[in-house]
Amino acid sequence: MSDQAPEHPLRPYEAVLVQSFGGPEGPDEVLPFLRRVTAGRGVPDERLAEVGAHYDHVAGVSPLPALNRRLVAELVAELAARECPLPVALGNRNSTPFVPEALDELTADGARRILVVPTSAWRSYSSCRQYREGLADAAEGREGLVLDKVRPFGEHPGFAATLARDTLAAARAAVAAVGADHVALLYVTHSIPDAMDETSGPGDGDGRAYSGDQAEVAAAITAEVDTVLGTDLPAGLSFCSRSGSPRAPWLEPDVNDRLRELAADGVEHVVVVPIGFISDHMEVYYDLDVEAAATADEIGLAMTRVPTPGADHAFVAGLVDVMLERAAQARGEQPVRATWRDLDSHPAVCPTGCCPNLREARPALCGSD
Ligand SMILES: CC1=C(CCC(=O)O)c2cc3nc(cc4[nH]c(cc5[nH]c(cc1n2)c(C)c5CCC(=O)O)c(CCC(=O)O)c4C)C(CCC(=O)O)=C3C
Ligand SMILES: [Fe+2]
Repeated sequence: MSDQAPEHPLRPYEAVLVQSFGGPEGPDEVLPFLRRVTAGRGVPDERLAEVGAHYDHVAGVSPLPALNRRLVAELVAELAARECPLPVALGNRNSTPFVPEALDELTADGARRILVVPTSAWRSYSSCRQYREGLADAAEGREGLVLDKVRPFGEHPGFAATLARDTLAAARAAVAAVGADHVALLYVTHSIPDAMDETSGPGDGDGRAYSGDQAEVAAAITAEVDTVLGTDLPAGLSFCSRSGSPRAPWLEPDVNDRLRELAADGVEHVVVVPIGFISDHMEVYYDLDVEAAATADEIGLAMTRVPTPGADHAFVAGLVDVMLERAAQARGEQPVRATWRDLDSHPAVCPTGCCPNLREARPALCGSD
């Protein structure tokens, strides 16, 4: 058992695992990383070469691992400030430290009940269940270990209000520069296969939880911006980082195509809001700051890219709030599930069969199945 004060507000948890995607930290790690990410997923070789070249722009060093270390440091500080000084470790899906390494570290210190915080806010196989499968793999053979995760947190004020605040600031500046008639908001998230979006969310729902949740939060942010600025800005969701076989349908429109259409419609300044991501990792840096920015430049469109929540204090404090909510649930209490602007919230324990793995059924933790 840990020697933490037993009454700390995150009890019964004894440690925290931040679970992320991972990224290469040097040129030699790029190919092994890409092979791990795409193992058995039918991503064509040309796409791998193309994505490998993106990492050349950053000398083979993804920004993500450093951003995650920063997030962990800020979480540790915020937990200390809330009088729950638990150990926090980072465990990745595709690069070291892998999830089993993180669990080794936390359990060596005596932790048995560990709260997992994924670095993804949304519901889908890629952004939720695949992480839960990673937990099942890593927990195998570890007697007495309990892993619970926080709920999807895209609707929580820590994420949504932080993004709304920064979107409002960018929109205000754009409207001041070119006038409200020439500004648009363009939300961007990671494209996923259409079939993965259709099956995201609880099996008994309508699916499309991935694109649907993000479209709802985007609409709430747009409503906030319009109310505060007295505008009626055109706004919509677009997608980046399409991968997979060119024959399989993925979510559209592509962000670059939307930029072209908006320019043709007379828009002069686009505020690009990376709603799909919590930090400025490669998909944000390359697909938006390099590629989309080049498209905007080419067609004479001004573009502001809103920051991701990253390690912003409001976001980190919000994460701690969802962790405290999960701990209260684990103690059998019924805490309020705070959301921004009365958006829906989604359960921390995933419903049976939600966001299925469409290739093979595999065990996953943190669900009722
Ligand atoms: C929904 C989603 C998120 C957001 C949720 C989350 O954060 O988890 C996300 C995040 C990320 N995706 C990342 C990188 C990559 N994703 C790939 C491929 C794929 N992503 C997919 C989906 C997602 N991906 C899918 C359906 C594929 C097809 C293959 C498969 O079904 O798995 C590939 C392979 C090459 C390519 O085809 O692009 C790479 C290199 C990085 C690291 C960036 C860095 O280094 O900073 C991050 C944070
Ligand atoms: Fe990805």
